[in-house]
Amino acid sequence: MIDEPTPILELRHITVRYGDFTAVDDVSLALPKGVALGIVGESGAGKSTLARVAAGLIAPTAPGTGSARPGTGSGYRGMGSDRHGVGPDRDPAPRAEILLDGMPIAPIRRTRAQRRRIQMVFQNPDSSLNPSHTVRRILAEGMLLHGTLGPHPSHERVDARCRELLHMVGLGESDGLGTAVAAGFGLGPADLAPRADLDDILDRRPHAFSGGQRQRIAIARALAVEPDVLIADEPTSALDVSVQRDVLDLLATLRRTRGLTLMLITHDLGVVNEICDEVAVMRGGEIVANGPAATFFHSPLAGYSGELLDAARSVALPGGAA
Ligand SMILES: Nc1ncnc2c1ncn2[C@@H]1O[C@H](COP(=O)(O)OP(=O)(O)OP(=O)(O)O)[C@@H](O)[C@H]1O
Repeated sequence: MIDEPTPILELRHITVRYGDFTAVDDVSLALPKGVALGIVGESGAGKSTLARVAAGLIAPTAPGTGSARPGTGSGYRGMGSDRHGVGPDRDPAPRAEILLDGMPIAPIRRTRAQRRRIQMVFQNPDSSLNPSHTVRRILAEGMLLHGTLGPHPSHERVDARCRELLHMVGLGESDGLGTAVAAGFGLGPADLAPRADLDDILDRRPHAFSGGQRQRIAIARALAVEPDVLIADEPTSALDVSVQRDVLDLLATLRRTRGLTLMLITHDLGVVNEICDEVAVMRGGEIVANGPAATFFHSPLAGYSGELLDAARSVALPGGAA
């Protein structure tokens, strides 16, 4: 038997309650290294809550003993929520666990090294960008805190890394993000934007940028600490349609070129079809199906996953999965 590699991030028996309301209900999920996992589902399904637990922003609640909701099984694997199939020998209150490289980590009081490895990009970039800080400070803060440039790096070294990050997210390119993404970051010195332009960007504050540019800065901020896992929660839904594609291409490129493991929360099945290898479908706080994207998009699906896919097809999947 071939051993499965240890997932880089694993959530076990995660339940989150807000008062009496259960937003996430005993969810287990494994994220293999280098994989892009799309988490889809209707509004209020618990996607963001689960993402925040994974990112260490909120703690899971100890699982309760509430009755299981009816499952919505399909031919697709439906193993995400462990309330399905409760048996007589099953522990009635399994302990919530979060594992990084197979090692349990504290839900929110993580070590600095653990925090560095899992970064999150939010729907609204403004939530992660301090409006009174320059882009230079926004990018430098994490790398100095986490020592990614070694102890006491010079200003020149920090600035050079900040400029590199701007390139990485396509800021400073004369013709915008598309060039950098298309080139897969194989930019030679001749392709680099003039240093003065980049320094000008670094000196500015977030309000001086468009929504799409701010989201690129937020992605650069996350990358500044060289994470292994990037959790992106609806990273394009607050952006103009015209720049959504650029930001998604950027995420896909980053994943490919930097070996990032990606957890992408989205309503958009077309995006999942294009970017993700794995899909988890959430409904009512549970994962009702999960498995390879190819199966999800190309096999007949029963139950909720099928309904979701049909609904997406009816509004035309941009990724052409129909
Ligand atoms: N801080 C909170 N206090 C109380 N209820 C909350 C809180 N955060 C989320 N909820 C509720 O938990 C449920 C799940 O919310 P969550 O944001 O995780 O869903 P979602 O699938 O990400 O939805 P959307 O796609 O609309 O963002 C919703 O009913 C929401 O109203």
